Amino acid sequence: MTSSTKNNTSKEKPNKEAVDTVAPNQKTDDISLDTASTEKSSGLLAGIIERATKSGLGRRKLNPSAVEADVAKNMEQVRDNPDQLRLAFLGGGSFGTAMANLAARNGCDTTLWVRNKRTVKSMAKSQMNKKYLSGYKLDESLKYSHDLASAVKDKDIIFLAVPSLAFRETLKSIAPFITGQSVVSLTKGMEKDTFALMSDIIKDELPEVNFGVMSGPNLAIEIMKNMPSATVIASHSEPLRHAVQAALHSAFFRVFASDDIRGVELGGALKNIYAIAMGMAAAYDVGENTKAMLLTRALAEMSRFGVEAGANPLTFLGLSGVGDLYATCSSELSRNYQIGNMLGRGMNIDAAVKKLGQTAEGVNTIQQVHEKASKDGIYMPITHALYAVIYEDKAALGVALHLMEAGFRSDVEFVMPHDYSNAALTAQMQAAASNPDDQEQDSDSKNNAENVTNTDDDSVENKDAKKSTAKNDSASKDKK
Ligand SMILES: NC(=O)C1=CN([C@@H]2O[C@H](COP(=O)(O)OP(=O)(O)OC[C@H]3O[C@@H](n4cnc5c(N)ncnc54)[C@H](O)[C@@H]3O)[C@@H](O)[C@H]2O)C=CC1
Ligand SMILES: O=C(CO)COP(=O)(O)O
Repeated sequence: MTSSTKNNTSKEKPNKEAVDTVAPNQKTDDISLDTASTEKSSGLLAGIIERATKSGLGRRKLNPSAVEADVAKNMEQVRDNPDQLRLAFLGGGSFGTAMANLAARNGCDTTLWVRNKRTVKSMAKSQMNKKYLSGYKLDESLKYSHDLASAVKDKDIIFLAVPSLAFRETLKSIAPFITGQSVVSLTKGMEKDTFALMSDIIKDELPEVNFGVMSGPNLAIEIMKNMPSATVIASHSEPLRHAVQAALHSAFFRVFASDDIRGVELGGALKNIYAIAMGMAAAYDVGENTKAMLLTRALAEMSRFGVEAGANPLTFLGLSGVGDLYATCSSELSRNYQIGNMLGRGMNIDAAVKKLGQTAEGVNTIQQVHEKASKDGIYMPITHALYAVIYEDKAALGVALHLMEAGFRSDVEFVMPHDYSNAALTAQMQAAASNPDDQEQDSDSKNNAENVTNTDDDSVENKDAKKSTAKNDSASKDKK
C-alpha cells in the first residue's frame, strides 16, 4: 500500500464539519439561500453518508463488482491502482477545486494549478479555497502549484476548469509541455466570436492529444457537501473514459460515459442560457406550470441546436442535457440563475455581472448562440427573446407575451416535425425584427404587451409568407 493510499483510508469519512458549517460566499443581497430546506436535506444526507462510509462504499474500498464492468475489463491497472493516476486540474475557481478535491480524496496524485502565486500559498497553508469555496476543508493530499509547466509535466490527464474566455490561452501555454497527456475539458461555454466549443479549441491547439469533455449537473458547492451527484465523461477514447471514471468515481459521485462529445458539451453550454431565463422568470414569481414549460421548450431548443451542430438529440435526455438543465434552472446556487434573477429585479447586465463576481458563462453564450442561430437559420425563440431583453432593452413581459402568442408548433419535433422549417421561421423572425413598427419601444411602455420583440413573429403580414414557405416546404418534402 502506498503512503497516499494509507492516508486516504483514514479519510473515508466526509468532513462533517464542512458539511455542517458551510457559508457559501456567492450569496447576493438579492438572493438568500433556502437554509431551512438545506438543513432538512442535510439530515437525510448525513444518514446516507454514514451508511455509505460504514459499508465501505467509499472509493478506496469500492467492491470491484460495483465498478463499471468495462472499467474492470479494460482498465484493471487503473481500477486497482487509481492512486497511480497523475492528474492536473487547471483553474482554481469553484469547479476546478471541487473536482481536484474529489480526485485527491480518491487517492490520485493530484495537482491543482492556480495562476495566482499568493492564492496558491494561501490554499496550501489553509487547505481551503477561501475565495470560491469558503468553509470547506480540502483533502490534505491535494498539491497546489502556480507553475504551469511543472503542474502538467508527467501527468496522465490534464483537466481544464478555466472559464471559456481563458481556455485557448491556457492550452497555448501548456502546448510546449504536452508529451503523452490526455486533456479533459470541464468548461461549459462557447468561445467569443468563433462559436467554438472547448473540444474544437483542443483540436485546434493540440491536434495530437487524446481528449474528452466532462459535463453534468454538478453544482460545486453540493459536491463539496458530499451530496450524491453524477456527471458524464464523453470521449472517443475508451481508455480515457475509463480512467476518468476511475479517477473521480466514489459513493458520492458517479461518472457515466458517452461518446457524443458534441452533445455532452453543448448540453453544458446551452443550459446556462435557460438558467438565466429561469432566474429571471423566478423574479416575476411565475408558477410551476410556467417553469415546466420554460424548461421543456428550452430542452427543445437545446436539442434542435445540438442536431444542427452534429450532436445526437438523445444525449439531451441524459445527465448533461436535461439533468444539468434541471439542476441549474432550479438552484439559487447557479451563478447563471443568479444573474437572471438580478436582471428580473431590474438590474442591468453589467451591474449583475459585477455583483456576481464569478463566472457565469451564459452571459456570453446567449450572444454567441443568438448570432449563430440567426446566421444558420436555427429557430431559438427563447434565446432570441432573452437576447432582446438583455442586449436590446426590450420589455421582458412584452417579450414573454409575444412568445406565448407564437404560432402553432409541434411538441417534440423529432416525433412530429414542425409545419414550417426552422430556417423559414428564423427568416420570418428576422424580417419582422427589421420592421420599424414592431421595433418601437420607449421606456414608458416597457410593460406594454403590444410592445414586444419579434422573436417568433406570427403577424398578419408574415402569416402569408409563412403559408407560402410551408407550401414550398411540403412541396419539397413531397418531391423527396
Ligand atoms: N462552479 C460550478 O458549479 C461549475 C462550473 N463549471 C464550469 O467550470 C468553468 C470554471 O468555472 P468556475 O470554477 O465555477 O469559475 P469561478 O468563477 O469559480 O473561478 C474562475 C477561476 O478561473 C480563474 N481564471 C480566470 N481567468 C483566468 C485565466 N485567464 N487564466 C487562468 N485562470 C483564470 C480565476 O482566477 C478563478 O480561479 C466554467 O466554464 C463553468 O461553467 C462546470 C460545472 C460546475
Ligand atoms: O454548471 C453548473 C452546474 O452543473 C454550474 O452552474 P453555474 O455556472 O450557473 O453556477
